[in-house]
Amino acid sequence: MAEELGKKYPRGWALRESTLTIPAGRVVALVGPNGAGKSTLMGMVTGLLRPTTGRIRVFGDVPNGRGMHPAVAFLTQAKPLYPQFTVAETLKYGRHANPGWDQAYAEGLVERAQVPFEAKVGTLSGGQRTRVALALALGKRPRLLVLDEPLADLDPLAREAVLETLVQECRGQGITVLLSSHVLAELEDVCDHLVLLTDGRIRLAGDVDELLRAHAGRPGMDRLSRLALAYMREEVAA
Ligand SMILES: Nc1ncnc2c1ncn2[C@@H]1O[C@H](COP(=O)(O)OP(=O)(O)OP(=O)(O)O)[C@@H](O)[C@H]1O
Repeated sequence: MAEELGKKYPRGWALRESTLTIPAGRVVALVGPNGAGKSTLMGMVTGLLRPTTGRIRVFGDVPNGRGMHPAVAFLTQAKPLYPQFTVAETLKYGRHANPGWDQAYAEGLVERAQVPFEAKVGTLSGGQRTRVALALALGKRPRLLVLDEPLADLDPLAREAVLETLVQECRGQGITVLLSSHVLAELEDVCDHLVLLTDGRIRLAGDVDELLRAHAGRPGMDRLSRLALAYMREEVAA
């Protein structure tokens, strides 16, 4: 839950007066043009960035901008895994770093992705690395999983596989997901709530079904991807 949330960098405001609620147990798409403030918002949700203005609460706590909330897992495109660690060592690190770690579950995810435990992370393909990063994030048994363009470097087959695992696991366990991506069509299949940012402000937020209903009959707005694109192009009057 964020109220009047804002973040100012030396160059200016990255996010302004943003009030929103991420509904629990849902898969929420966070979209917007480059520089709209998506990563900044995610940084404050995960507790890694301190807000300049406003308040944010995550599971009743106020993140202090100094470290990740224990119930939150964060996965970015960069996937900062140690390249010289093997997959098994990476999971061992996960066990070490997270009190609620579920080793059997994390190993199961890696096995299902057919990634060899003895392989060094630096030798894995982008898709395999993402599966290991996802196992590391889910092994923590988070209540909220924040994903900042985690699929950006994957081929369409790998994207599909990762998204499928993600949605299956998160829906099955009631994990709330906040997922940013520029591939709007892909989000259509997996997300049931949308938050759209433009120029550091929340331009549109709501359940996908309700948003589509509210825009029914308007040309080119019969799908989430086209609706979002119209808002991103500022074709829709404020
Ligand atoms: N550490 C930083 N220092 C200064 N300015 C920053 C910093 N991080 C982001 N910004 C600026 O804040 C604004 C929002 O950036 P942010 O990365 O949140 O956008 P984004 O929506 O995630 O963009 P993209 O889709 O390109 O990843 C941009 O103008 C960016 O240049």
